[in-house]
Order: sequence, then structure tokens, then C-alpha cells
Amino acid sequence: MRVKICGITKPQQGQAIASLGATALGFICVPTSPRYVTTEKIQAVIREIPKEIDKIGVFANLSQAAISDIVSACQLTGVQLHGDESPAFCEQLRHQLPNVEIIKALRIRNLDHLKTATIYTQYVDTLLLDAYHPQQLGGTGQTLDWQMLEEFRPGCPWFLAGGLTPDNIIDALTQLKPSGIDLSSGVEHAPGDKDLEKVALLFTKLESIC
Ligand SMILES: O=C(O)c1ccccc1N[C@@H]1O[C@H](COP(=O)(O)O)[C@@H](O)[C@H]1O
Repeated sequence: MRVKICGITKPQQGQAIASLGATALGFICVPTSPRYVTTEKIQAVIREIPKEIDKIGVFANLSQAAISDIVSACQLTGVQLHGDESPAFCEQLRHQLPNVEIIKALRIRNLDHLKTATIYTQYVDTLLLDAYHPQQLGGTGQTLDWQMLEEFRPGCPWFLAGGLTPDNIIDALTQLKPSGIDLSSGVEHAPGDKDLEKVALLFTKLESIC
């Protein structure tokens, strides 16, 4: 299973988290976020991590040209679209960035909203389900209603996100079988400052259920 740790801002923490077992690191390219990182900071982290780790930029309602510039400057392997990007936007971006994983994040409000996820499956590589928050785009620490996701079979790989922690990860994965998990605030001291003990505990818990 893929394990993405998001909101990396420090090269040493990125390196340590990759060594602990993360398969992907996420970089918040949303200027209003407390976890926002500049292109230069992303480059500094990427210099310290192995090639095989997926490097995902998180964007919200940014233009395709601006996303492409950051992808190419940082050599990102994937983009996570966390705003209100339409299926058409995802399709166009996929054509523009054919070798880059396109992940569409959906902040799920209810079961009806969850059904709209399937509209995206033909235009993206991967879906990511996060909890809805009226004021914040992400990194809220709020969990989804996992029961609502029990029948979720989108026809493409998907990440479970939203309020995952070392304490609730076993419950989540007992109930659901996503292709990957994505954690941010559940493994940090403060926004953008990851807690390596919590990350290590996460991987110990994951080993116990594999
Ligand atoms: O983390 C942020 O600050 C952020 C800002 C804007 C868009 C997305 C953001 N983070 C994403 O939110 C989810 C869930 O985070 P959490 O585990 O609940 O803290 C995750 O996919 C992050 O990539």
C-alpha cells in the first residue's frame, strides 16, 4: 500500500520520513496554507530523498501553466488537485503533463457528493478522499465518515486522507481497503513540522497489520 506523508517543509524531515517507509512525500503549493513551501524549498527537500519516492505537489485552483512551471522546476512526479478543479481541467492537465500522476482530491460532504467521484475516474490516475471543512481546503485533521466509504469502488486507485493518525489508522484500514493513505496533521508537532516519533509509530502500526 502507498503511504504519502504530506506537508513536508524540511529536508532532514523529508529524508527521515522516506527512510521510515513513506512511498510518497507531499508539498503544499497553496500560499494560504501554514504548510506552504516555495519552489526552492521543495527543491532542497527533493535533493535529499531517494529517486524512487513519489514527489507530489498539492495545488488548489491554480492555473495549468503555473502548475506545469512548478512541476518542471521541482521535477515532481505527481500533482494533487485539492481545489474545485473540474473533470475537464484534470483532462487538459493530464494531456499537458503526460508523465505526471494526476490525483484529484475531493472533500466529501455526503453520500451524494461521493457519487460524483466516479465522474473523475476517466480523467485522472488516482482519487484522494478528504474530509470537508467549510473554511479550510485541507490539513484540517478532520476524519471522513468511513462507513460511507465501505462500498466505494471508484475503478481507479484511491487514497484515504483526512484526520488519519497512528492511533486511528488500524481502525481505518480494518474498515476500508484504499490503495494508499495520506497523512499530514496527524503526524506533526505543528503545521509543517513533522513529528518523527509519530511517523515511526505509524509505520510500526502498519507493519502489524500487513
Ligand atoms: O495541509 C494543508 O495545509 C493543505 C492545504 C491545502 C490543501 C490541502 C492540504 N492538505 C491536504 O489535506 C489532506 C488531509 O490532511 P490531514 O491529514 O487531515 O491533516 C491531505 O491530503 C493533505 O495533502
